[in-house]
Amino acid sequence: MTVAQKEPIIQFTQVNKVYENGTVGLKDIDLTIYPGEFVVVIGLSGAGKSTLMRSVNRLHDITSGDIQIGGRSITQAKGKELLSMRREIGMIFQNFNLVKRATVLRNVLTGRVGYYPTWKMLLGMFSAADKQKAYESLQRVELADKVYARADELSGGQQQRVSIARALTQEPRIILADEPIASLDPQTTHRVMDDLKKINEELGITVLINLHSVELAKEYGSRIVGIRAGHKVFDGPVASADDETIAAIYSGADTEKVGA
Ligand SMILES: Nc1ncnc2c1ncn2[C@@H]1O[C@H](COP(=O)(O)OP(=O)(O)OP(=O)(O)O)[C@@H](O)[C@H]1O
Repeated sequence: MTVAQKEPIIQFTQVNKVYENGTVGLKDIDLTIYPGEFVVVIGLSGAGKSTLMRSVNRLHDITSGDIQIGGRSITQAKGKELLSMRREIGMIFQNFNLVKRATVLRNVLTGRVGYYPTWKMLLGMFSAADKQKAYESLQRVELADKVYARADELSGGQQQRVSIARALTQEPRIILADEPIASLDPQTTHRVMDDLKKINEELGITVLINLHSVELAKEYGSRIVGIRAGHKVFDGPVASADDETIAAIYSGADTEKVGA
């Protein structure tokens, strides 16, 4: 490691995940991601991409090993420490996860939820400063004119960009995007990917994204991580992921079962 190397922002050390039914989600994963990277995770369906993604913010608990965020173990974190670590991690889902009948503003403001006590949330009490943050996030994805529209009045691509604005309003250091474009048409896909790239480059937010399209992985990523049957089988700069490498990542991914 060179002296100038930054501290890792995400670090997996020997991470294993076995689901309750014995399915192996992740096997001995070591992975180090530095601030500002745009890392694309690829692999066959069922390879473990979502499991990897969801382990970072503990939507799933891992079975063994350790995951550190900015040098602190999120695996060990509890209570307030876990909440504060989760605030640093925004998440974008395939199905947008918006409250469809609520306004765009309201949806984007929920990015601030982690900063308030529950009772204020129940009363919908957001500060003027937070409303301003929400508006600025919408400006960044060029949807400020939709601030009072109902979420379900927007197209799929626009809804996904609202969910990006929601993640931005959280002021995260990391954005996890779990197949964010799987429900979108090709044109809208590029718009959403462009927004993710923009916030990565302009705000320095680290992006960890899982994609089915190798073409998009190469177009947008700075680095590719290949997962096969829960194992990390490739990790390198986009330029080094040649056709042979990609074919190997996508070769037969039978999921392992513990005790099977
Ligand atoms: N809650 C669960 N209980 C049991 N097994 C699960 C659970 N969630 C995922 N799995 C299994 O773990 C393995 C990895 O799944 P995961 O969703 O991480 O794969 P993926 O690469 O994201 O797939 P896809 O591209 O289809 O979303 C699969 O065999 C899957 O069936």
